[in-house]
Amino acid sequence: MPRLSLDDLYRLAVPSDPQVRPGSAAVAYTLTTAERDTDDNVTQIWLAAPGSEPRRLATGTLPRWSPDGGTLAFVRPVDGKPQIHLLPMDGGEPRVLTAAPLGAGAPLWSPDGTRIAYGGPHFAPSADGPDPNAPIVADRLDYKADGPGLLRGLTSHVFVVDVDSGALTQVTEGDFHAAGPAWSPDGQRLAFTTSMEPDRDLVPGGAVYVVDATGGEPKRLTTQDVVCTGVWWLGGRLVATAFKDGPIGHTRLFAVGEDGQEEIVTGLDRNVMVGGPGYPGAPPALDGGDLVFCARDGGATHLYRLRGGAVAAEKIVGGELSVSGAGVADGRVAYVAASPYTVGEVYLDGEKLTSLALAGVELYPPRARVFTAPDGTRVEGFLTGDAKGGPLLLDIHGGPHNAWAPVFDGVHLYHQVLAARGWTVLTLNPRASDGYGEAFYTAALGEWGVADAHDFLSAVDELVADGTADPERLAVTGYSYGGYMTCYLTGHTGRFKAAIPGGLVSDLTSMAGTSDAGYFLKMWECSGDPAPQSPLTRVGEVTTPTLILHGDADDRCPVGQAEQWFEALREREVPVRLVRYPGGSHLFIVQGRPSHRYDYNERIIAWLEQWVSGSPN
Ligand SMILES: CSCC[C@H](NC=O)C(=O)N[C@@H](CC(C)C)C(=O)N[C@@H](Cc1ccccc1)C(=O)O
Repeated sequence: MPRLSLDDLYRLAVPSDPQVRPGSAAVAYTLTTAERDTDDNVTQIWLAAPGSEPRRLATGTLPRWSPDGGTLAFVRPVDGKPQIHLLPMDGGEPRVLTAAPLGAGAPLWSPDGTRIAYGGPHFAPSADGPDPNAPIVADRLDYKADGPGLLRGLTSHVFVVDVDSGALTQVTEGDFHAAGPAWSPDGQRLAFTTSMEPDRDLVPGGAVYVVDATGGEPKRLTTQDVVCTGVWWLGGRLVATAFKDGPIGHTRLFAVGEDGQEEIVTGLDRNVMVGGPGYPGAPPALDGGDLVFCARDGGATHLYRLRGGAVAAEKIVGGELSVSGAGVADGRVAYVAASPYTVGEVYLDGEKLTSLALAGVELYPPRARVFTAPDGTRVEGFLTGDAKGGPLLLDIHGGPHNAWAPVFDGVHLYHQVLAARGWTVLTLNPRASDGYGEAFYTAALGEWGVADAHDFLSAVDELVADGTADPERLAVTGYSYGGYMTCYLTGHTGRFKAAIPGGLVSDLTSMAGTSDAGYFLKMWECSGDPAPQSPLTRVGEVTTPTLILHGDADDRCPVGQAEQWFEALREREVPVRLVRYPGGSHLFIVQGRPSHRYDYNERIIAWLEQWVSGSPN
């Protein structure tokens, strides 16, 4: 059976956001595909059920069932702005419910099904506003965000719309971002998370607030010693995700009451995952009296159940699956999970409802391998490919608190193409990776590179020593923190014949002042002396031919980080090339133009063929 080719990027269908239809065994979910002719990513909503073929319902995202299952709300652009639509399941076309000037976010039905709440962008009266020529004023560091770019005073607030009349109520207002609303069981109040502190850009302080669904003064419920990131009303209980004692370390679950919060004991030393691009997971949910939530274990995201009154959660979806979405209703649990053979399938109570694996393509499944760092630390990794003694590509994940899972992710297609050409790809989870406990997760704080470099080099040494890898044909790549580490490593060793840093960081000092997360990184993640942690400090030692790939509109790792590295290598006549992707945010390799994602993969392969395999590209 043929191996994967980069053109398979246009055959991939990535499922997400499974939603169980109340009163039935059907599941609504989204499928995202890359369209070659429009060079765009298209998301459609499908419906699957046991014993029937999945069928497409509509083009759109964020499907949400009404409490009686009779109507499906979803989001689709109208004149370029995302608006909430309502699709009656007994027939007929969807109708547009909102006309939000800047668009509407995920729909949230009230318990009685008469209203829908959503979070949406909103310009406060005092904001710079949408005039592109107005001066842009900043008094705090949260003036831009990767993706949206310069915010110009844009905030996010909670709105409620009446399903029948369309009457709109703005529930929150002010110079703060109200995110992720949750209805109270009686439909009278909404909970949300925000920080209203004047210096919230300097002191991360997300808190849970509640407010009447008709508006008014929000009331804070959580105390300063937790930093809340999300809240859900599950039965009669408010459940929040939060960091304890500061914005670092694992995300935990808390029960929130009128007088504060109490951590929910799960018996796990694992990071709760609510889901996001590149960080698979799902919001916590209630199944009867049980809490169902995602946590990362060994690089993969698994699904857990904490039974009412229990102090230890049990894993209900694990093994070779990595969960990237889940939904619960009427005692049924739907989830989307990737495996070594598919970017994702939709399941209901363990039964696979879809068949989305690439037909006619044989994938190389990642093989787990445990390495031992010089200080004795156990470091898990995965090998893709079945060659022995051939070229080796070390691929470094981002974060640094991300992690590789042993699954086919549909982003790093070059792994499969290289494996078919006799390469071995090593995807390693060094210290600071997620899924191995909080001590491991925080083991590189303030010591980026210094703490974790030898995890990588010792693993490569082991593969050379056992004959898996040819020491004369070693290469390294990585994106974001992985791009940072790629640069760092080539400043400390000449063993790699090629380096391909993507979305990189070269200088922690300039990064602190120019990244949308610069202050956070400087104060909490790479808080030590920037010099030994910055790749630029040792750029004079670099001899490795380097291909730099960077989104031109990246506000997380600004393109200036790539320009500094490019100039420093070019000045020293190290073979170097800089490729910038117009309009590319930090996430362009996941969510960007299909042609850019294809090009990213293609250039990596070509650079490796040119500088490692010796064959001209
Ligand atoms: C409040 S931002 C905290 C930093 C955040 N780290 C999480 O561990 C982050 O953005 N890290 C960057 C690198 C850092 C700026 C040096 C990063 O590596 N981010 C992502 C990038 C990404 C995400 C999803 C899909 C593709 C790439 C990563 O984990 O790879």
